[in-house]
Amino acid sequence: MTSPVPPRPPADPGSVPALHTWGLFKRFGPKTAVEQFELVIPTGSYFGLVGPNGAGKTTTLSMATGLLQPDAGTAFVHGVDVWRDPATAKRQLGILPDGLRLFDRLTGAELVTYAGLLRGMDPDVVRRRTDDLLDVLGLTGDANKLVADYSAGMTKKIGLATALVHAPSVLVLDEPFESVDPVSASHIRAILADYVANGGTVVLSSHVMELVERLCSHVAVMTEGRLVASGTVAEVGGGDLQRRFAELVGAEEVTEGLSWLRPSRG
Ligand SMILES: Nc1ncnc2c1ncn2[C@@H]1O[C@H](COP(=O)(O)OP(=O)(O)OP(=O)(O)O)[C@@H](O)[C@H]1O
Repeated sequence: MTSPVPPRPPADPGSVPALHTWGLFKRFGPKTAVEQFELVIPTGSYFGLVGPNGAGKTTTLSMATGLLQPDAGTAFVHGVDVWRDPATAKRQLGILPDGLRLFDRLTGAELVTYAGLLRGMDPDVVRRRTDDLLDVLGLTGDANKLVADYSAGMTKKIGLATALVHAPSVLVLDEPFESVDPVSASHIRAILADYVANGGTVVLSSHVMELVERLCSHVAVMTEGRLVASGTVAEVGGGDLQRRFAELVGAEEVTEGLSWLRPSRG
């Protein structure tokens, strides 16, 4: 049932992308979630992956980061095949998955510490970084609270802390600003901007075009499991990413069908 995968792309003698997916394919029962998806994410870019609900963003990012086995295809992190050499690839990755399932019987501080120790880091370094991360993310006061008792936004932030503690070179963040309050969102934006300014690569998925247009250097648009545009934000959006997005994914006005919902209707 899998789609044929084209031969591997020739190695680019120039710069190796931070993340390169190749021929990714995934079905869930009769539903093809992602099909023949090639995505090249340049090192040092701030990359937005956008698409309507169900477009396949989470499935793509999960396969690209070793969280979900593709039916076909693979992904490379700085040239390392995620599915052939997962240990090496994952050392370079910091991941904030969608619908994050955390060990929520740990406190926030314990969870970040655990993530660092699991990566084989020195305990003193882990302790210092945990304190730093909880501080910048506004979680110091809740450091000793169980993650099970965190709000949705706090859970998102502690998940981000676990993704950052080992100082990865590529950050893959599924909806990092969802449920996060404006002050924390501005802190996260500052952390990510500084990270990219210093050579890191950020890949984030989002539904918010205005946010992607403002933050990202590059963007890819996907719909129905396929990539329909990819490039710099200026190339893809042409100055109005929201309008371009609607054109690419075929969005239409739908309120006519809900005329019964209008209170003014006699
Ligand atoms: N575990 C699963 N089992 C069955 N179908 C799935 C599963 N995960 C995803 N799908 C289906 O695959 C398609 C792509 O889903 P995916 O979560 O990747 O989309 P998305 O672009 O991240 O959507 P959203 O913006 O709503 O989060 C959808 O049709 C979804 O119903």
